[in-house]
Order: sequence, then structure tokens, then C-alpha cells
Amino acid sequence: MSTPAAQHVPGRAPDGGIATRARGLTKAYGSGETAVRALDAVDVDITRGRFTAVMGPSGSGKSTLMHCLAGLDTVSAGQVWLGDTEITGLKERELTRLRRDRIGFMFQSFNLIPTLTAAENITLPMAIAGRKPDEKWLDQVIDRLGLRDRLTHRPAQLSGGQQQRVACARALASRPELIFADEPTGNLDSRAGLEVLGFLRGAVDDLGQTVVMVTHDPGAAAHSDLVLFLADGRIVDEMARPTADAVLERMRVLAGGNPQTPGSDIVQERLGDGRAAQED
Ligand SMILES: Nc1ncnc2c1ncn2[C@@H]1O[C@H](COP(=O)(O)OP(=O)(O)OP(=O)(O)O)[C@@H](O)[C@H]1O
Repeated sequence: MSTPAAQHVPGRAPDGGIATRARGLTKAYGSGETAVRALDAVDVDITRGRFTAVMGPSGSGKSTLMHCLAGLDTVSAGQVWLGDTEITGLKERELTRLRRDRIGFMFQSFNLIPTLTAAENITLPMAIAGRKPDEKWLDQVIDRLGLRDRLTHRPAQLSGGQQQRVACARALASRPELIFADEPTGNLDSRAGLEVLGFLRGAVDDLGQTVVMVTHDPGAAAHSDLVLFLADGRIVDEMARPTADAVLERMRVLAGGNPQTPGSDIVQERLGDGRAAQED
């Protein structure tokens, strides 16, 4: 299913551009009888200047979609663009440069380098690229994330929430075209998770960034502008201006409303998280 609504969600006016686009995106793992079709001819447009969440039961293809859109994984068929650049077909070296220069990443496990300070972690991708950070922008990001007095700390000296804020600053440092966040709140308590979601929301609203976030948590998805729902490797639904309850309900329907249906256990499990996050 195509996702045209991603282009006309009410609210803050986008510039109309598409940050990333896929057509007929198919990804199969293995071959023959054991082949798994993780993505099945997905068409998707991610609008610039928006916060998009990707949800779906375990194994529905969320991470695979993110990895293929970000050029972290090859596709079996179909095409993917970052802005106007078709990334399917690029060589590994070109992909590495494209990811480093044009995409910011956040992961559930923060992925900070333990021996580097927060400041060094934040600027590492730019240092590797041999690029000088825009100091004014960097200052703005550091202050916004409340990291000014933590810059000389190493990851082990920071709380989980602070580490994820450093990862968020690292993702923002190069002012990327797109930030991919894979379960960025998955390792955080609800308060630290809410803080990180607030920063991502602010990065979109105030700094004009584009964020795509994979999450299991309806409460986290409720911070986005648009939720894309995946099931069995396809985008089967979407929801603009989501609330945690509405997302939960949609997940329940997608899981068939049957407690035995794969995925509904996650919905049940997350019911608590979603409510807790909203009440916090
Ligand atoms: N490297 C791989 N080799 C074989 N199968 C894989 C591989 N990676 C993913 N898969 C399969 O592809 C399908 C989609 O996996 P994916 O990790 O994208 O789902 P997901 O929605 O992100 O799941 P989760 O919520 O559990 O992280 C699953 O059936 C999974 O088992």
C-alpha cells in the first residue's frame, strides 16, 4: 500500500519534499522453502519535516524497512531514494559516505564509544568524515539536549537517559536530511523515554528535522505526526495525529483481536507502558 497521507497530514506545513521514498521494496532472507519475505513490495514516502513512527507486531519487518531505507541492508527488489538520490545500486563505499553525511542514527542501545567523552561521541561521525561541525548549530543542539555540563563525561558516567541524549545530539550534529531512531526509548524508564521523545519532537518542530522512529510502544508513537503500521512485510494502515489509545486499538485490530494471534501479546504488554508514558 502506498502512503499518500504522509504528504498531507494536517498540522505544521511541510515543505512538500520527500526525505526518503521506496517503490516495490522487497527484502527476502534465505532461499527456497526456508525463504522469509521480510518486506513485500512496500511503497512509502516519508515527508520532510515530519515525525513518522513505524509500528507492527514482532517480525512484521520494521527493522528491515528501516535498514533498507537507510542503506544499511541491500534490497532483493525495488528502489529506494534518499531525497533525489537513488541508493539502491550504490556501492558499499558510496553508501557508507551517504549514511555518514546525510543520515543520523539512534539505537535502543545508544551505541556510544565508551572511551570517548560525550563531546567526542557527538562529533565523531563528522570527525571521521573530516568535516568541521557548524559550531552555532552544535551549541544549539547541546543546549537543547541539556548536555552542556556533561560534555566531558564518558558514557559510563552518564545515566541511560543522558546517554540517549548524547546519541540524539550525535544524530543531529551534522544536521542530517533524516534521522532514523530504532526503539530509542526501549532501554529507558518512562520519564527518560518521554524526555527523549520530547527532544525528537522538538527537533522536528523547532529545528526542521525529519525523524523516522521504529517503536513497539503506542505511547511513544503518539509523539509522532503519522504512524505507519506494518504486518507481514507490508504497510497495511496509517494514522495521522495518533493518540496512544487509538494506536493501541489499531494494533489490537491488526493482531486480530485474538489473544492467540502473534503480536497481540505485545499490544497487551505495551498497554501498561503506553498509559504510563501518557500519565507521566
Ligand atoms: N538476517 C536475517 N536472516 C533471516 N531472517 C531475518 C533476518 N532479519 C530479519 N529476518 C526475518 O525477517 C522478518 C522481519 O524481521 P524484522 O526484524 O524486520 O521485524 P521487526 O518488525 O523489526 O521485529 P521486532 O519487532 O521483533 O524487532 C522476520 O520474520 C525475521 O525473522
